[in-house]
Amino acid sequence: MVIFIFSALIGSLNVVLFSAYQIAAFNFTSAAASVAIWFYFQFSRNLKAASWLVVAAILFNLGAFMLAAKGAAYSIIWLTVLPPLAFFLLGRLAGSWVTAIAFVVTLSLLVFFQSQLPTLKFSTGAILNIAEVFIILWLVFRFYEGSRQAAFQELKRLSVIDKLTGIHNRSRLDDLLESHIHLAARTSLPLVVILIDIDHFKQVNDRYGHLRGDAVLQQVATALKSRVRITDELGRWGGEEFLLLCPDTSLQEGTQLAESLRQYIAGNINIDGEALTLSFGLTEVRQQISANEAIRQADEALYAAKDSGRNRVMVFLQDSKI
Ligand SMILES: Nc1nc2c(ncn2[C@@H]2O[C@H](COP(=O)(O)OP(=O)(O)OP(=O)(O)O)[C@@H](O)[C@H]2O)c(=O)[nH]1
Repeated sequence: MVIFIFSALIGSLNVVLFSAYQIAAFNFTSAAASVAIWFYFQFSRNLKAASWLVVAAILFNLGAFMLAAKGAAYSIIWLTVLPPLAFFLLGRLAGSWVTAIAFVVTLSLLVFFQSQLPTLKFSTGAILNIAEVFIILWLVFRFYEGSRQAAFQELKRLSVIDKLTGIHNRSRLDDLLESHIHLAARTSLPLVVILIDIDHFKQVNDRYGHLRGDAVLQQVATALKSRVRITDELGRWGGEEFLLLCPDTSLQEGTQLAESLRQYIAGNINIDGEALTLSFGLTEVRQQISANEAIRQADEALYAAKDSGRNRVMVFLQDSKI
């Protein structure tokens, strides 16, 4: 849409101010093409193809303009709009190639027409300067697009990861829980949802300080993560609570896993000789229920585990109370 408005405006200016009908025709063609590409994108949602079409339309417009301007010195300046657009729309690799090819073709034409067109104002020195500017533009935008993409990837990673422990964060767990419940209901493969809570964690913080508490959280997350399947999803649900999703797992298998995790932590992590223990609340999902309901069930089981002395695994039973 921006290209449509811009091209239509430039076309109108070319008609009104300069009576440059040929150049205006290229501008209006470009405006029409950008509307067609916009409709194509709305219909197909194919961003990659639409991006290539936009770059092709820009290249056509630039090429046509430079030819129509018959070698006027100012026309070459328009080529400098290409690198930011090509890198932004096509990414670092394809943007690099398109920019490099467009510059090489333009420079070759300039050298070729130098002797052919009497109106051409470029000397060999001017062409060399233009080549240098092109190379700098190419390098700068390549670097800029690289760092922009790296920063975007890092932001994307941070938006789904718990910064302290490096496992999934709450927001990612919300999405995973929804999709795994849906999958379990659709495939009839049971999903086991496990809430895990560190026992008496407040005492760790109170006795040894928050930094030590943080280190314990990291230790527990690493230990749990290393002992579950790659297809299981572990995340920090909040504070000292973790959520473990085990797809394609029966209640019996889930209970065995939770029991082995409980024993491992109690036997391997201690704070100044005192064993750290965890409480587990499990529920099995076999049909479509809400994520809130799955958590409510696991939480009820966890509460029962805490209530009956901690350091144990409790299961939510659908029909009878635990
Ligand atoms: N160090 C640290 N502590 C946290 C973090 N998040 C929550 N906590 C602490 O976790 C503790 C949770 O305390 P409680 O909810 O009373 O639970 P608890 O002491 O483990 O008791 P039970 O769960 O009943 O066994 C609080 O002291 C919080 O400050 C964190 O990111 N880092």
